[in-house]
Amino acid sequence: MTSMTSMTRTTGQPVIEVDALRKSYGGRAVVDGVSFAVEEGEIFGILGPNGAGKTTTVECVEGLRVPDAGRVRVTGLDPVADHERVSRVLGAQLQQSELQPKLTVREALELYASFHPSPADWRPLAERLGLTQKLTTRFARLSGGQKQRLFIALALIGNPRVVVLDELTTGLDPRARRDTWELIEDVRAGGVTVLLVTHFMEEAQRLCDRIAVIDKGRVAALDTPAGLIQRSASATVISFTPSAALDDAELNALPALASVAHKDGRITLSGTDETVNAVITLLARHHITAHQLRVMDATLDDAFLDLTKETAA
Ligand SMILES: Nc1ncnc2c1ncn2[C@@H]1O[C@H](COP(=O)(O)OP(=O)(O)OP(=O)(O)O)[C@@H](O)[C@H]1O
Repeated sequence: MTSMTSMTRTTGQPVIEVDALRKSYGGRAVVDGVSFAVEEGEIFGILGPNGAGKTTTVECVEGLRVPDAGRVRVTGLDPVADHERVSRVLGAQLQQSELQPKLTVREALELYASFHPSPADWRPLAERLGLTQKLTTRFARLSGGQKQRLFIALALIGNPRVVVLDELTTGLDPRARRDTWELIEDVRAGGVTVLLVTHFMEEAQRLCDRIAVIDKGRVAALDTPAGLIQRSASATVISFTPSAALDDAELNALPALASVAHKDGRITLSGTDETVNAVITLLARHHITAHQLRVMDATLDDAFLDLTKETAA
């Protein structure tokens, strides 16, 4: 088995392959032809609205659900047929309810280490995750951030090549969330591939090398965070308060314009760099000054809303 420290970074070799995956509940397809591949050493994000099929997809990767159709492979193994071998290379994050509230941190680490044929030494793992001072604390008495750190430790205890983290930072305060992000980056720096399900755009943008946006059981887009933002119809936003009124018809005729909004005398336009250049030319032509001019890149939030627009409608 490969240890966390001896792994290499991205090799281009898929660690997880999901091909045309389908899963229905009661005749309703909740995963409807999902395909993606996660390369070794990546932090790969799965992002999508509530009920999009994210958890069902990762549960098929973990071998916890049997696909109706399609192919899933983890390091070339079938997570259902080869469940035992897959559980040696894949570390899954536990759900809160799966851990006895009275177990101490140390007991939990020892217990979960005993489930694996060649576990990591839990002491340095606990040290790395800042749990050394909490070894005798019962699970129920840990803070949200400490519980999440313990879940990461338990997911790593079998020396996995890949970890699946589902909504890891939900319910954490901003400080604990940022600490958890650093830990996830550390885990990847140790050579472990990370499959991350998240609701948080900032988290996906900051951590993920690539993101599959899943919407209504399908992959709506798969790209780097920057690539997803670029695809968005409104990659750039410009806002200003004009010194004199501007003609709506002229604004609406701007090239590559995605939207125009007026509020309290302020105009906000979204579009591309071409839109920004054209509006500046327009203002100059009319000798209008743009007060408090701001030009901003769209965020992953904007791209996500664009990509999943139909669902919200
Ligand atoms: N065991 C089940 N039986 C019936 N329906 C289910 C089952 N598990 C999930 N579903 C339904 O399947 C759909 C997809 O659920 P899933 O948990 O995969 O979505 P998700 O994208 O992870 O959502 P969320 O972000 O809300 O956790 C939802 O409508 C959910 O209610």
